[in-house]
Amino acid sequence: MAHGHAPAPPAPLPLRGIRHIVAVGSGKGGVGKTTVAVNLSIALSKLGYKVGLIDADIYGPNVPTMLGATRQPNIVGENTIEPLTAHGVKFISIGLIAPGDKPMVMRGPMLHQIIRQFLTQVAWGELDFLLVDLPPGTGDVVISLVQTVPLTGAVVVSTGSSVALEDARKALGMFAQVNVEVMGLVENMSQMTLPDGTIMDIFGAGATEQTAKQFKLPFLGSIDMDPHVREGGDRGLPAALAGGATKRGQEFIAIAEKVAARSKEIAESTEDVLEIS
Ligand SMILES: Nc1ncnc2c1ncn2[C@@H]1O[C@H](COP(=O)(O)OP(=O)(O)OP(=O)(O)O)[C@@H](O)[C@H]1O
Repeated sequence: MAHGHAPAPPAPLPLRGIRHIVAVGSGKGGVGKTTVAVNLSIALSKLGYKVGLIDADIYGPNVPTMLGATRQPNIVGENTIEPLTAHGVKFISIGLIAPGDKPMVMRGPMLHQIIRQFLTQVAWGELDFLLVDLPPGTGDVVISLVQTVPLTGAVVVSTGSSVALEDARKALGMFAQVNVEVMGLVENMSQMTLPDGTIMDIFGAGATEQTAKQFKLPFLGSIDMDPHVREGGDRGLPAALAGGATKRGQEFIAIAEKVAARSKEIAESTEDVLEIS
């Protein structure tokens, strides 16, 4: 690309009123990336931040179901989309634009347009955090994202299993390639506490933290496997709504605090660089 002669695309521009844009990615599908993105949004909002969430998971746009709001968004003015709001979080989803059971079949340019539109033509208002739930894997959506706006960083979700971590490492490589700082790794479905108190280790708890260490990246925390998390997602009442009152709520709040702290650090260090240069 460095040697290409094609005109350079327009430089990414910050969105007015939005402080931090944070991507949530995973590598492997089904590790609970959307669950983490949704609950992290709610936890950040519980901490007092203004939060928005873009569901850019073309393969499984589950955010509306998990937040319990599935109506089509209104269009205001010429061509501005009004985000939906659920549990204090503003959101927009590719699933609201193309509802139903049909899969999204799209070419890159159309996808790029949708991502741009979600960023620039949604009436987000003032936000401290705009989270973006990426599709699993490495690809087009991230490129569209970084070409449109500067990101504060990315959160990578994995389980402790070797296969999930193998794919998570690819996601780390992808973020490095597009110059997005990985704020840290989250382990989801870490352990499971059975009703009799026995702890079951299903996916290899702790391995995500090890991977974070290997890559000299922060480990942001883990969320245990818990049927309440799945039920909450299915019912549109995410587990994080319980806040500090439950173990899962506490785990999500702890991760949200770390994400907020890292975002602040990263933003401050970039400002320093801008001042020096
Ligand atoms: N900690 C957890 N405990 C129990 N169930 C969970 C947990 N995290 C996620 N799940 C459940 O696992 C399933 C997959 O989660 P989710 O849809 O968030 O994964 P994903 O990584 O976003 O998937 P994809 O990106 O492939 O669509 C869902 O049914 C969700 O409710």
